[in-house]
Amino acid sequence: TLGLCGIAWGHQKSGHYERQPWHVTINVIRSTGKEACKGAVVSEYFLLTAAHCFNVDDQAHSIKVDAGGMKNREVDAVYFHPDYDINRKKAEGIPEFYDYDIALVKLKKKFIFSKDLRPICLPCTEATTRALRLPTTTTCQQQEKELLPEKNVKALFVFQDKNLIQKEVYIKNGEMKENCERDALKAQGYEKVKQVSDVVTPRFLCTGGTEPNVDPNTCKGDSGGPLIIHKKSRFIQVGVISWGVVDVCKNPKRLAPSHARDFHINLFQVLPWLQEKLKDEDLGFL
Ligand SMILES: CO[C@H]1CCN(Cc2c(C)cc(C)c3[nH]ccc23)[C@H](CO)C1
Repeated sequence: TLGLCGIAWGHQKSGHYERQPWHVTINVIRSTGKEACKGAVVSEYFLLTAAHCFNVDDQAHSIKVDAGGMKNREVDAVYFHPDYDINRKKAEGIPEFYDYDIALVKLKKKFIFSKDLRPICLPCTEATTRALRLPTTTTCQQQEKELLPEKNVKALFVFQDKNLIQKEVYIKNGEMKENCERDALKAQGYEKVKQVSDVVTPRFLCTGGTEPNVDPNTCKGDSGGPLIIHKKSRFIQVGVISWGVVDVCKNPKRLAPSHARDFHINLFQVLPWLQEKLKDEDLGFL
């Protein structure tokens, strides 16, 4: 199975690729301009990102990937989660519905791994069992309990300006989960939402807010990036950045309000699709 996932050798100056060797930028070139998203390398041919980064009519040839210091890598295909449909609840007055907002991008030429380009670990694989030094008999459920216990769980996402900056957040997976999710109703565009579960489905992990600490928030441009757990010096991806209540990059000067929350697709909630699409990538799914 895949060698050593989720290892970042970069101890020197932070901000370089060595610190986050799986971090990729995805550029979709459209007549109306360019849209950029983030993603993470998960195998030799695939990277994981958000489905909302693409329109159904985006052809593979209009998508370019910057990874490991090499720009404009070509894309063979984009695989959306089958249950993703951003327009599904328009009739109910919900303009954008982000359930199952996840996609796999297959590269034309496989990645050649190096210190600047390495895959991140995915849940419920043998590599993650080894990375966490768990017994070989560890099940997927046991990995979920280890990585996402029902409490506030420390995690990180990566913000890219000229450097790659690790931002520490807490996944509200215990008593604070409900309050975290309720703030979704404060998002512009969700004024008509009747109940939280109409927009926050079981597929989401929730971060942000000011308790237990003031969490940094995501921007639209962070879409598709990985939500990472750093454990035993290894990096495991548990989520994909999907949407947020406030785009903090729109008014960078202002302090984010306490209701600024961010929502990430929980990879444990989409495992059958991940395993199916990545079955030839020798990742050793449990
Ligand atoms: C219906 O719209 C609501 C949900 C989408 N939000 C935009 C958005 C997206 C699309 C993706 C990521 C990663 C974001 N991080 C912060 C905001 C934000 C807007 C607010 O801007 C409100």
